[in-house]
Amino acid sequence: MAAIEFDGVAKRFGSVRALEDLSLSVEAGEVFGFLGPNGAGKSTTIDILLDYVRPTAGSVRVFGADAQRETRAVHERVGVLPDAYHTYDHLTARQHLAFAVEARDADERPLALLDRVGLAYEADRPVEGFSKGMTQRLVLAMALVGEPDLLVLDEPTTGLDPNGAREMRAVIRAERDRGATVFFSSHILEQVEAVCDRVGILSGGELVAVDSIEELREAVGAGTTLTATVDRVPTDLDRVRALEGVFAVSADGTTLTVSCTERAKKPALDALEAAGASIEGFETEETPLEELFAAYTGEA
Ligand SMILES: Nc1ncnc2c1ncn2[C@@H]1O[C@H](COP(=O)(O)OP(=O)(O)OP(=O)(O)O)[C@@H](O)[C@H]1O
Repeated sequence: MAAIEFDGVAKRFGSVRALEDLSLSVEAGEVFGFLGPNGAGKSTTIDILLDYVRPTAGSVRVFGADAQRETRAVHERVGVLPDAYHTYDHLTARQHLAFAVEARDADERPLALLDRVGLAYEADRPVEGFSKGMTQRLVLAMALVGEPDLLVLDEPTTGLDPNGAREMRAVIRAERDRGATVFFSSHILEQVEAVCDRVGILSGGELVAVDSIEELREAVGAGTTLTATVDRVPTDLDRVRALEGVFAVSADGTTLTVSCTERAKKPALDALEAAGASIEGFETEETPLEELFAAYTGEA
């Protein structure tokens, strides 16, 4: 069953078209990254999914339940790290978790949850003086309470230091491993690539692509630079150049550089060997994610 199904969802705020005809299915057990530049409509999509905002058109189902008409049933299965959150200054991190555990009728230990987000050492401090990143960790821990079937995380790594971002990725993987679906928005491409099975790219309120990052690279012909060290450069490189997905081949000493699609990498290496070269080593360099993103969103 699909964990989330958006069907023809549109949202207007006055004259602003925040979302246009969004149809998208996120499978149960999938880690799905929702990418897009500022103002693309990511938070609006999440707000509609959680019924914080009503769509102008279309509907959303979460594990088959209608997000607008069966909001309570949806919320019972979802853990949320929202765009904006509120914490209680005078309560400690542990007390926040204890409340969340009670509200969800769960039985986790607050300290164990704080440990998962690297905040156990601050468990008994009032959250008043927490930094943005610490608060973000706390709210994530609260989202994990009760082992929700779906985690919805709005920009989860914004405001986190590199350790925090790494821990966030570990939490996302662990949640996936226990069978949860994770839907998260981000404009930090590396974060998305590191953990996502598929991504959706939103631009100006429209979904412009949905696929794995690997397939998205293929689709725009954004490829790979393959650098191979050979014992001798074959006299006939045309058979490599003629391969589908190979754009250019050049030689410098015993180093060969091949620009190609991801998929053409192996055939290119095979063709080099077939042409008589013995490959002593090779490296590949992917097209930077920024370029890939720009290809889909038209952003420089
Ligand atoms: N309450 C609102 N009233 C008016 N316009 C809004 C409202 N909420 C969002 N918008 C507009 O809808 C569009 C999409 O905004 P949204 O916050 O969904 O984008 P986003 O992709 O989450 O952006 P960011 O990465 O900057 O958070 C923007 O043009 C925004 O100005």
